[in-house]
Amino acid sequence: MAFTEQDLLAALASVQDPHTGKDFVSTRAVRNVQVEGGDVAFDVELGYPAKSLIPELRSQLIAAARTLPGVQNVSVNITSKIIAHAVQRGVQLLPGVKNIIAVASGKGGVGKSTTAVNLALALSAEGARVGLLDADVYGPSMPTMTRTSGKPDSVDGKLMEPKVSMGLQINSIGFLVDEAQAMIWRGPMASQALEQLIMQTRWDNLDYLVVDMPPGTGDIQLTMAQKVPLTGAVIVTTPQDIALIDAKKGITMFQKVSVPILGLVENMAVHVCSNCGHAEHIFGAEGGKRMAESYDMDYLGALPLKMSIREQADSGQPTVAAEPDSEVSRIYKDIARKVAVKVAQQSKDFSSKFPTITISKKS
Ligand SMILES: Nc1ncnc2c1ncn2[C@@H]1O[C@H](COP(=O)(O)OP(=O)(O)OP(=O)(O)O)[C@@H](O)[C@H]1O
Repeated sequence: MAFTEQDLLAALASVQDPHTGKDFVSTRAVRNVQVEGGDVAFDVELGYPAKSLIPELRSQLIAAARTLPGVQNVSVNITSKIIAHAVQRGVQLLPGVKNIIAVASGKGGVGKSTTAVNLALALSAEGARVGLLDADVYGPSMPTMTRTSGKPDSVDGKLMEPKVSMGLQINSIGFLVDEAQAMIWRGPMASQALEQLIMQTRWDNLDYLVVDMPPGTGDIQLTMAQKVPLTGAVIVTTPQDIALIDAKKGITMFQKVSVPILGLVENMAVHVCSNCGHAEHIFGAEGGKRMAESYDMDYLGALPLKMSIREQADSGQPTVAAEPDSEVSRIYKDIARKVAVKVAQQSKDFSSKFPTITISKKS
């Protein structure tokens, strides 16, 4: 044999993870290396879902292995393993859910729900098990955006079964009450209904639960940010100054309760005329990018103000499901991958590893 396992690892270390900028050897993603004569086999385990990335990654790793003289057959098995990450101190993880991602905005109407549903669909398209929780008491839009309706079923009379649409497990405050009723709820009632929605749904083995938060930074939002076990939050804003001011309040709220901000999405960043293709910054240019920089947070991407985004969401088939290979879907998928990578970089959840200590009185 002309090469050793060490030689192979050194060759593989030349391939970088495009999302983390690190190689797969130093991050211990390369495992189970087997060398037999000129044949090599190894596994690569990623911490985030990356179906669309696998073919390119595989060819890069094979090419890297083949730079070693004597290497003949190369077999690579690339998988993703998504683990649970830490949440706010003193808050328990939800059964059946590894990571909860809040999608929030400081102000209504900026496209938070549209972003949440497309983000969930994009994570699912990349191979993750994903749920979507519509906690927007003041305007639940997931029933429309996912074409779901009716009271949730319950098998045991206690927990609600999520509805399944486009591969997502979904529960919405809109399934439980009609919109007009929810609108007039006072804070404690809304908080109680939301708690029920969050705690009493039987999520089935989810890697990510995307939560469409109520817009704003009032008591209901603060209670949720404190009580729901959140791995992190994604802030959606438009580039208008007024939306940016509100987005800052949202960031401060999550920081106050020690929920990491995974990044900022700028929605309706630029209007592209469907007739002539002319691009116009209706709400100002690069406001979101500048804000992300000044707050030292990741800028996840920008979505254009585009008729098809609204039409597809309103017709119950959001863009990532309706046109998975379009430019807009590519942006959503890119954002989703950045979010998943950012989640993977958070500290692990160790709460399940520690034994529960019970103190009993000896009689
Ligand atoms: N990038 C976009 N281009 C065009 N229309 C969009 C875009 N993003 C969202 N919309 C549309 O704007 C409207 C508001 O979006 P959405 O409901 O997602 O906002 P929201 O922030 O969740 O609002 P609310 O705070 O009321 O829940 C919807 O009709 C949606 O289809």
